[in-house]
Amino acid sequence: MPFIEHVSDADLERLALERVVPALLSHGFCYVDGLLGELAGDAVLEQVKEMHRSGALQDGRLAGSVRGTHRKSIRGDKIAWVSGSERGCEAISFLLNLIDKLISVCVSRLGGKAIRERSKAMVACYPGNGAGYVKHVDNPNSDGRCITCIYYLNKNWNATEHGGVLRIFPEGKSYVADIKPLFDRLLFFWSDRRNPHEVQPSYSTRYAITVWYFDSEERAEAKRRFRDLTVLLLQNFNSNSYIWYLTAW
Ligand SMILES: Cn1c(O)c(C(=O)NCC(=O)O)c(=O)c2ccccc21
Ligand SMILES: [Mn+2]
Repeated sequence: MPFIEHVSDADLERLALERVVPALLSHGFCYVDGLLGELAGDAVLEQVKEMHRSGALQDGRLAGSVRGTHRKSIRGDKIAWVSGSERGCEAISFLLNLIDKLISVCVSRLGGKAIRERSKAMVACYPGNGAGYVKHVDNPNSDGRCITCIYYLNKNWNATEHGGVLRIFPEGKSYVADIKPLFDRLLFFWSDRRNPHEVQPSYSTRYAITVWYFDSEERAEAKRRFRDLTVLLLQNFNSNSYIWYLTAW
């Protein structure tokens, strides 16, 4: 099904320069509504619903299961990682290409960051049983992730009734930002400690697609650190200190 190019490249350029870049630089987050339009947005939603129906979304973490409590642990978010080239992900691929274009326009104006690569897309579903996601920072320790980008897919979302609001606690600011996970809404925010955030308990099925854009230098450094740590552990594993290691626990 040929998608109607809802946004032209010129539209994207204007959107990036007039909306996204200034907001990221001043507030550290920004969202855009009506990115794809009804038709293409629906196509993405249908493909995500099909993934949910077919069981492609696997249970993420156990939500609310604190060790030792008898509180019934409720199933939390379900996720799947897609590159976009999978069968049945054509609309998701179209979305990812559009976001890539938008980010590439922004990058040249976001200071010296070399953002040339991104993660696969994480398709997430909160089942609507009250599960949410505790307050966290996506990239607290320089793993390379620079910009978090979330595309929401939820029609007729009523936050009063359904909850599921993303609350961002911008570092050092006296206010919080409550963002409803509305259909065809695209959100950007810095992935590091500037933007702790939580997903409040959701009482209706809540779909979102997240991609993380890497700062190539930070990513390369993180890979180097991880490789050094692996070498160190293997060295320890092979020498007789291995026995010490076992007895030390
Ligand atoms: C399912 N889910 C998440 O929803 C968020 C997150 O911050 N979501 C914000 C949102 O959906 O508005 C995450 O950051 C996250 C990180 C690792 C694994 C799963 C994760
Ligand atoms: Mn997060």
